[in-house]
Amino acid sequence: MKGDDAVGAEETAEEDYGISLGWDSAEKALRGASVATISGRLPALLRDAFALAWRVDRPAVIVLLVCQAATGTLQAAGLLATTRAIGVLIGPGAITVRLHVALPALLVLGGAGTARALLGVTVAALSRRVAPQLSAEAESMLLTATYSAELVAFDHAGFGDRLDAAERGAVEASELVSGTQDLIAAAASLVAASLVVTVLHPLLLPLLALGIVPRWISLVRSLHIEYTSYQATTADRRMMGALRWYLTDKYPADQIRAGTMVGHLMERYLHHADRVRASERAAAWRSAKVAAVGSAVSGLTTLLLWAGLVALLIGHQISVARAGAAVIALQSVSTALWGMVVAASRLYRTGAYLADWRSFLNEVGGHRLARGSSVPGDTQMFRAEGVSFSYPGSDGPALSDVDFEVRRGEIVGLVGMNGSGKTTLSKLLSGLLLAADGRITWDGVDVRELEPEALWKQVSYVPQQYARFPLTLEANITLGQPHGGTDDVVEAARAAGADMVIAKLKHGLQTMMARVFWGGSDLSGGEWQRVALSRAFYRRGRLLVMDEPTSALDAQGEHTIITGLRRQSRGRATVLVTHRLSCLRYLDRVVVLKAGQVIEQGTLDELLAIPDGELAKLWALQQSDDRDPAVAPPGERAAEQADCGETEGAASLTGYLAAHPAPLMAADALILDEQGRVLLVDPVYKEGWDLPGGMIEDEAPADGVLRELQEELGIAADLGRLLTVDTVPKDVYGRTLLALVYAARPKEAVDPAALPLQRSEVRAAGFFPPEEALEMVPEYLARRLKATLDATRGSHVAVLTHGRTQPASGPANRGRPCS
Ligand SMILES: Nc1ncnc2c1ncn2[C@@H]1O[C@H](COP(=O)(O)OP(=O)(O)OP(=O)(O)O)[C@@H](O)[C@H]1O
Repeated sequence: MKGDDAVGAEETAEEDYGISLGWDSAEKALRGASVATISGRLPALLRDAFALAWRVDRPAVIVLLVCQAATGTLQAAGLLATTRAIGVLIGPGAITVRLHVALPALLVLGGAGTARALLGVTVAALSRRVAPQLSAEAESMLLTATYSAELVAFDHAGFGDRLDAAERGAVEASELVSGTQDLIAAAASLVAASLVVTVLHPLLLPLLALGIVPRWISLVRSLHIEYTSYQATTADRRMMGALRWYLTDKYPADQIRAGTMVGHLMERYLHHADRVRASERAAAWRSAKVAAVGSAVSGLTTLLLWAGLVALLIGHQISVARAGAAVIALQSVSTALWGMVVAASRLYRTGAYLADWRSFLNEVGGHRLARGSSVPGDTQMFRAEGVSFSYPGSDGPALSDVDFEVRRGEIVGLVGMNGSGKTTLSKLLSGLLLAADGRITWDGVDVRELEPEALWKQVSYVPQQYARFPLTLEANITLGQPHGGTDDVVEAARAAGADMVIAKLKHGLQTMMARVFWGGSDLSGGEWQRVALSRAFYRRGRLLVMDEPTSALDAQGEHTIITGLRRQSRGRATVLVTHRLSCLRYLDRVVVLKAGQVIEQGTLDELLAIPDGELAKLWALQQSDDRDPAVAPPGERAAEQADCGETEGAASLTGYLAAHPAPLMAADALILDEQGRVLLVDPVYKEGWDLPGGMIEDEAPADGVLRELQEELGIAADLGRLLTVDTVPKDVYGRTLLALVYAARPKEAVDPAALPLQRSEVRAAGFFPPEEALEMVPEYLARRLKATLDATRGSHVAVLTHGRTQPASGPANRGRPCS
């Protein structure tokens, strides 16, 4: 076939992209189709068809087989009766006598015909019953096999292509019934008619077969041409399918329009469509030529058959009556034989697609989850021990000899450049991937020995690409596994900042989350990310893995997540993969990956103190537009701290904040004493707020702060003069001023340089007389601040501006700014 238009198209399509777009094995099998291969494969195919049908509808299969056997027998009886009746009717004697003699045969003929018709109706009804069941069963076996496979199966090259081919095989499975029925029916007719013909004269059958063979060959050739053409344009059709998706799906629709890409994509689509059409036209022409040759040869061999029959008559080898009966029997044989050829070819084609289905099941079978059956307990420690992992077909390892651990109650950050292995390590730790070398253990037990469902029940996983299930919003959060009541769902959504999503949807939690369905809704990227986070918070797995969980969130959303992290992590081991290094302040430990290896780990301060350390470099890079002492590399930072004259008091505050970041995260205001010690942290978000020593149930945050200041820090200063600020509206986050109030002492007693400028968010700081400070802070804070200042009669107030906001009014840079 080389040199055909079709094959030419195939080569060009592959060349277009410089990659193999893949052929499925059905197409390969069809390409090699010949009379011999078709015949050779038939028994196995019939066996497959029978096994599948037996699985789905045993009674129907039994009745079908009985019907087929009865149909064949009736056909043989009918044919024998026909020859007998014809022999008698065209023989010598009076017509009444002949009719009388032929009557029994005629009655058998009529009875057999009627019974066959009735059986035909039964067979058709049963076939219609079994056929869809076959496809449904094949489809269900495919789904079961796919979700029972290890995750890594999806990373094998061409997995998607083979899945497509297998799905087509599953659809084609319904054809098995009609194909097999046709084949069995034709075979039964053939046997019956052949018996009759052989009885009439043994020479007639080989003569007839001679006439059929050329037609069979031409049919198989035509199929072969059709398949080859189909196969040759596989790459084109696959690319057309992909382009069709891009041109019609919602997700790329905006990019295609904004990028004015429609013209280019349509041009590509038409280019491939033209090639498919050209290939089909060429195949149709060649097929017609083959069919014409086949028919011509068959015509000649039919002539031969008639010549043979005449020769038998002339040679008195056969009587005229028998010759007449033979003509009818030969017609039956011919029809049956041709029916068999067509049915066998069709069945072969179906079988080829089905082979894709079977080979996919086998392939997935090779990756079937085959792990242990131990059920993990209340796991405390999740560990990677010398773990290496390579994705199938990739050139190098994604992880090499990695040691890592995270225990319950701990929040560990995973950082590193793109492709350094963070996601891979989180998937290994969650038991989604299995290590090639080394092992992942949960409380010392290798995850391979743990029962996968039980293991994943302990995992709350927020991947980078979160699924948008076409289910209700509630099911999208509960993942279809509700526990507790709706309040738990709402609580999880609130913790993830998704409560506003529920509120804005017309049907709230019951809203169908898919625009494609009538009445469904869709969300923005960030809103979907909030939903994905709600899932993890609702699930309350022992291991909480969040892979870039705030990448799509606004500042408010990110604040909610990060401030709520400690609370969400309570009782869990938490791994946070992030490129937002500012988040690392709120974690217990940081692990830095580079090219699949752990190169640094420790607390943030420890890692930032490593001269030329990877994290220090990333930190400096990320903060290069934010040159305050807090974000400068370690050396620079030290110099700036010295420049700012860090005092004992500030150092103690710095230490406190580093050790206990949670209160500060939730704070909009701090009150310090003259040594820079924390007197009050004002909580902003009560529900997402935590204390380093833990909150006591039902304890008001402000009370918790007072208790903790006394218990943890031993501060027993005049707590009665502390400033307290109620929960503020969440939207103030972006413009909030962080006020540090030196409320109790005159200005001379404190040094502005002692301010604890540990936070990158702090942009400017200074000491101001109370009246100026009051102008600078938001109104909600000013009221409280005034009351405190009145009570304390402090002479100056230290004000730090937060985030990207400079003080809106007032002498922002008076005093000694440290940024
Ligand atoms: N499905 C895959 N098949 C082949 N290689 C992969 C696959 N997924 C990841 N890799 C490779 O494995 C390495 C680690 O990838 P991984 O996704 O773990 O990195 P990452 O640190 O999470 O990156 P990012 O910051 O971009 O999310 C990379 O070299 C990547 O190209």
